[in-house]
Amino acid sequence: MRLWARCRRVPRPLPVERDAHVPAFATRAPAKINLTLHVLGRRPGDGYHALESLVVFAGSNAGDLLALEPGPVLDLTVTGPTAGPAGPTDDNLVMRAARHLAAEIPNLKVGRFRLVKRLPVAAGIGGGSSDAAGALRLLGRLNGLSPDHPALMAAARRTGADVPVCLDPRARMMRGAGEALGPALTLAPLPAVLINPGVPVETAPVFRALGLTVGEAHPLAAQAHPALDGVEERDALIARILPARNDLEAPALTVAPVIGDTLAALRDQPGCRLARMSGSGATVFGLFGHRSAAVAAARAIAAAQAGWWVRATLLR
Ligand SMILES: C[C@@](CO)(OP(=O)(O)O)[C@H](O)COP(=O)(O)OP(=O)(O)OC[C@H]1O[C@@H](n2ccc(N)nc2=O)[C@H](O)[C@@H]1O
Ligand SMILES: Nc1ncnc2c1ncn2[C@@H]1O[C@H](COP(=O)(O)OP(=O)(O)O)[C@@H](O)[C@H]1O
Repeated sequence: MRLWARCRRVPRPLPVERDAHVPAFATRAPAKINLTLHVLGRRPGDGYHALESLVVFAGSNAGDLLALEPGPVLDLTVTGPTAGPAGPTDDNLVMRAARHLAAEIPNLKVGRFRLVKRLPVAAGIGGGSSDAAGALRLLGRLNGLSPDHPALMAAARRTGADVPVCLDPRARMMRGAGEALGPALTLAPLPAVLINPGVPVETAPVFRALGLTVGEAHPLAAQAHPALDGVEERDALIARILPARNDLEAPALTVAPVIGDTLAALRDQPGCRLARMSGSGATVFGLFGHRSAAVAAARAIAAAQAGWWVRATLLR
């Protein structure tokens, strides 16, 4: 008994990366992290903002899980620690993506989705977008569509700006309003700590807080994004993205000042090389030179801030 009691006192190690077995019609929906996010301006037409962003994805301990049971009816059940109160799921991005694909593919085979929400919602890490992209991958597999079938990308674009980049969740440059994707990049995996302070931040108000009129360029648009071709070594990659920015950080801070506390908590940690917000927030990421430093930092921050969502993971 004593041995078991002693074991229970040992804090469970924070998983940096755990490749849980994922069955056939199931997929992980990893968190999407913008290591950089330059706003070039607000484009005419739809009024969306033109971006230039290096997008990477988190490891298996920082993502939602989605499974599809083939059947006659399109349905969705949502469980998990960040699922929120039970309610109708018709507006869920998983269902919206499925309906957009059904409009592209006659007699689309469907079924019941089971979504396990583990990512914070409205968090700047594309949780809903990644779920929607996962739904398109599973429906594509069920209907024998190749992963690069144009109907999948068409449905992704109609579902949301961040869904296309999540369809094939690998590191790449994202431009336009998310519809212009560069080739997958082979980057060194980056040990990181993700923090969300538990304050949902909707995307639209943050873009609005930039205060750009339609057709207006962002004041920093002339500062080119660092080139990333062939940067595969960890320290060189961090050095390359250090001078880049997230132009949504300042406006997001006006919407959720607590983001400043999460950035400070990361910068106080030994070995933190860079701390920056992802997307439109409130989630922030810290980059570390070694996994052990990231795990130690995540453990220290989680112990000090019980209400924060904290994960040590690998970004790639
Ligand atoms: C900011 C980014 C960066 O990757 O990520 P998140 O913070 O959402 O994770 C994305 O561009 C967000 O994509 P997503 O969250 O799908 O945006 P949507 O739902 O399509 O758009 C929500 C609202 O944000 C504004 N919006 C979004 C994208 C963009 N490039 N310009 C915009 O102005 C528009 O007002 C739009 O109506
Ligand atoms: N499967 C989903 N997961 C999370 N949010 C969802 C989902 N479906 C719809 N939403 C809605 O989308 C918005 C947040 O999407 P999400 O991708 O989590 O934000 P972000 O891109 O900022 O991380 C919220 O308004 C939320 O209610």
